[in-house]
Amino acid sequence: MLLQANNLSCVREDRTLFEHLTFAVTAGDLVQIEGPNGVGKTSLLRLLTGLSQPFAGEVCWNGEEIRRCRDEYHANLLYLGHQPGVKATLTPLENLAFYQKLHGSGSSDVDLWQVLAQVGLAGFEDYPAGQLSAGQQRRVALARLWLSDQPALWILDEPFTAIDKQGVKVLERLFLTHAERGGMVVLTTHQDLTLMQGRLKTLSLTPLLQE
Ligand SMILES: Nc1ncnc2c1ncn2[C@@H]1O[C@H](COP(=O)(O)OP(=O)(O)OP(=O)(O)O)[C@@H](O)[C@H]1O
Repeated sequence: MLLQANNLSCVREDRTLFEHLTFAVTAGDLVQIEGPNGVGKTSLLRLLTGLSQPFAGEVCWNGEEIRRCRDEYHANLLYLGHQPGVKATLTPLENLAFYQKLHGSGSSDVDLWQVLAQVGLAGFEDYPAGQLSAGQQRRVALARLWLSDQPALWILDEPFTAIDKQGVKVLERLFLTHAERGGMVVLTTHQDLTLMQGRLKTLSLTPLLQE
């Protein structure tokens, strides 16, 4: 598995956020995109997922531009955006069952109660998700990562937002295990990560001086 950003440039509202950005992410890599607020981290993740198009350059999956291998790329990609993306009227269990169906057969024998216990939601399985705290809602979204049964690319925008210290450690351990199994994680965070520290590659975005 190989994700490549080749000579990427991103322009928003006539402002160049970054240009000539080239890097590769391969099996076992844990990559943190870092930089100050507004520098373009989310914009970069959206380019990597194919949700938006670069001003110049290309994103390739296993050597092929992602537009040309869209289905195969998306089958290998799990993207969690800024918002938790949890249905407020459904319970955590129902949300997770929905994701499971969406994923297809691969994760159908995963015990959803066990997954919810792993993300610290034991006892909250049957509450409407909209009545849970911000951190608990984020945990419902993150529970999807436990459904991913194959090495895959996880692109995660601020996954630790509203998550307590213990929860961050649980996630760090999950990311390390995922990488050991040959998976790849590209994430943004403003948090200092402890468990992943020695394993983490960082890509720093710096504000460009505008003409
Ligand atoms: N929907 C949008 N339409 C137009 N411009 C946008 C939009 N979203 C973001 N931008 C511009 O792109 C810039 C980069 O935004 P982005 O969300 O990628 O930054 P970020 O590095 O992820 O920031 P943060 O650390 O605050 O999450 C912003 O400063 C803003 O000027």
